[in-house]
Amino acid sequence: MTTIIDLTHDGTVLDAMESTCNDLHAWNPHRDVLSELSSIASMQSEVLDTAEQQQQKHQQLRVYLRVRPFSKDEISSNEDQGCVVLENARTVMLHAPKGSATMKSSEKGVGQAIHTFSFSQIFGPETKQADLFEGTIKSQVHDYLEGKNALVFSYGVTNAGKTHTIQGSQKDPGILPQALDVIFRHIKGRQYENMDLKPYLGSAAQYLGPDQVQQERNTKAAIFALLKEENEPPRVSGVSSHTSSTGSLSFSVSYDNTVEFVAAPGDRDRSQFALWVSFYEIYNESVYDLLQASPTSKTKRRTALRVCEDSAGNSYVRDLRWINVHNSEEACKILRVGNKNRSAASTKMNHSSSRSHSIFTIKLLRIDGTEVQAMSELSLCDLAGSERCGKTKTFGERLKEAGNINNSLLILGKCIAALRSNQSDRMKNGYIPFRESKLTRIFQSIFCGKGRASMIVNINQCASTYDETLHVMKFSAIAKQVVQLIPTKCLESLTPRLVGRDGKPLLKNGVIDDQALENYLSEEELLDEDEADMSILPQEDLMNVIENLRTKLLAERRKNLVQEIDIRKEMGDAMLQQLMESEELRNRQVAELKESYQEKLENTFEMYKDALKDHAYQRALERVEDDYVPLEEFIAEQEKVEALEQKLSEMEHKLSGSTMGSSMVPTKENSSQTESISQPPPVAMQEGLTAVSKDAEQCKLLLKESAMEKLGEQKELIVSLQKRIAVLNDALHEARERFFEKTSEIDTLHKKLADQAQDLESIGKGSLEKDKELALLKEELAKLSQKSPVQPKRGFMANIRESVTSPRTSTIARTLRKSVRTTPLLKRPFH
Ligand SMILES: Nc1ncnc2c1ncn2[C@@H]1O[C@H](COP(=O)(O)OP(=O)(O)OP(=O)(O)O)[C@@H](O)[C@H]1O
Repeated sequence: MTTIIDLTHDGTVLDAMESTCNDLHAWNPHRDVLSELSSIASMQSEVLDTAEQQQQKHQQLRVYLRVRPFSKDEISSNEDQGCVVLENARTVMLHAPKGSATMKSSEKGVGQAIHTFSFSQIFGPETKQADLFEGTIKSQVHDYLEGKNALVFSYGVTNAGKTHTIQGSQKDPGILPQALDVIFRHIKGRQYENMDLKPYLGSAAQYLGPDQVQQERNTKAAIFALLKEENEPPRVSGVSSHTSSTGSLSFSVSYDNTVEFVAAPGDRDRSQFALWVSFYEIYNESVYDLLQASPTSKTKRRTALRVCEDSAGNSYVRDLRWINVHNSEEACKILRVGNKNRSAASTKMNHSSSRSHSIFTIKLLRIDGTEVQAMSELSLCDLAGSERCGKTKTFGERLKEAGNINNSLLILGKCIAALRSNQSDRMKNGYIPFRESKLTRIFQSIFCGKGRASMIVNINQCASTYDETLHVMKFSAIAKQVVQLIPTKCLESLTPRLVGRDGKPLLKNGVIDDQALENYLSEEELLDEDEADMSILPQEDLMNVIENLRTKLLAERRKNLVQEIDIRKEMGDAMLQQLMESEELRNRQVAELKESYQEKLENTFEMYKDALKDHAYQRALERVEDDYVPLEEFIAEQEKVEALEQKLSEMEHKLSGSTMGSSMVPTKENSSQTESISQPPPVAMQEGLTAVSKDAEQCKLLLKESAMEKLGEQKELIVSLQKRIAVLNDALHEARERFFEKTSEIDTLHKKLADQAQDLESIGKGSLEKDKELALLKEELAKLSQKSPVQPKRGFMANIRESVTSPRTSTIARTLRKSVRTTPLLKRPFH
């Protein structure tokens, strides 16, 4: 089956989005995005034909595709299975290879085996770096030189060629060195050398004093010194050849196709340009300056930087290093230092550098005389590999890391989808989650029209990574639908505000507008100790500021007190409730425990009793079996014994008759007996008698033996039963001991419970005291409010001092203290 996703027509984008939704479903646990994406998928966009809409089409987020060539290893491992087929310069077909998840699902009738995507332009495997630059960001660089902001993302799975696209190699420099080359060619001979005008906050610039300029020079020298140990690459000379370097490589940019960007006539001819660069990475949702060497100690962590916003809503990375560069070689040195620090940090943290987003930013200041007329920003963002955590079987830290990567890419996707959705439905003004990830927060203003963004999607053609590649393509399909509404601002309209050497706005004619100052700095910065040094203000203004701050402070304190009372009350109630609940629970647990142990003990007794009974019964049965003789046998044996006994008595009788001798005259009664005895001769009789008595003896012996045997068995049985009873006694003893142990545990728990109840009581008392204290404070506050706001100046200063020395000193108080402390600095002249 084939799906054709022609993203150049709104109507046909729906399938692509739908399947992307399905993929995202499997991709990330944040399922809520699905509904969002599904709603986009179900959206029936109308074809826009008006002139305005026509214009918007030209400003769609440009999404380019770059297909990486196979490496030798990939060819030898049969990765080339014709998965990526370039139809034309804008359309590509993906064929699912055998064994891929996509193919398996299509065989089951879910999804398709072939997908077609279209892009702003597709660059095949044979594309040269120069052609890529020409076809992608050259126009953005042009706009950048005209004062517009530009952002370029390089997106794709690991090893798809993202870094190659941005940085490139020595022989094949990427779009960044090429852009630098174009920029420096443009400003050649018009560079502002003083280094005393520097980007500040989001979109402002600041004057630097001589000491600060020296500091800048030192920082730059220190950064370059990091590369001293490495061999400097040989320079390539030539008219249109510029040498620069990244990583351990050097770039040799020979960009013949470069169109010279001619400066506009008039004023602009007199303009000078200063170029400042920064290089940072976002790893695990933390921002790190790559120009700040990571600590060598294994235990020390890198300092994460904060993302802030100025009052104009421009995001910026606070305390990020900006380095003034004078040629592309210097800029590339900065890139090398950043790459070096990045790989050092990733080695130390045991993660691959491809797991972070790296951002190289170039700020261009157009300066007339000593005034900054315009400032524009070009950022090149090498995104982390977009593979999903399911595939890479990640655990623990890696899972968190993968989650963060996926999350920031997901948020990027969500923002893009939301932008697209808002644009399709003019009435809709849906929430765009820029603030949900550092990446989107930093570039929010670009997406909101303060510049142009483009995305270079990198893919490889490997069969083994087909499913990931398909996912990347679907993501890009959504990105391509975003229309950027870029106001056609001229350079002048983007004029940044000028600020003083301490970063505070400087107004012309020596007048300082403290209102502007307050408006300019966001509240966060105003309350920050380091940022809010107001010593540069005149004394009167300073007093006004102090008075304002004092009023704010009082209001703030009042608010805080009320909040504190509420919170304390809430907390007290909650704690009480919790303690009561826990007490109840513990009582229940103790009772249950007691019950269960008693039951167990009883069960054990019963078990032993049963076992004893069983055993006795078994033994009895065994005995019955052993002693059993069939009745007939028994009767027969008895008869035999009786016969033998009779025979024996007869024999004995005969024997006694014969021993009386022949002298005895037989009587008449004896005569018959004598006759019968006289039949066998007396010797034979003697022998028979002996045999019978022997038999009798044997019988007796046998009987005795069997009796002895049975006696022995009985004794053994008694011994074994005694042993068993001993074992059972031991078990019983053990069970009793356990029972006692558990009972003592229960007692301890009871005691603990009692202690906690006491604690609860004391907390209650403490809470009552605090309430009283608060009531007193409230009274004081009421008195204080009656006295405020206007006080004689001496008293007022005393008040300030008092509030500053108050134990409840807040950030504002600290700021005030600092301001008061630094007031003598006012005497210093401004520069
Ligand atoms: N267009 C290309 N032509 C030739 N080789 C390329 C091309 N694109 C990438 N490569 C090579 O492929 C390999 C991977 O490229 P690269 O490091 O740029 O990928 P990546 O997507 O940045 O990976 P990671 O996410 O790990 O940073 C490198 O050896 C690079 O030289």
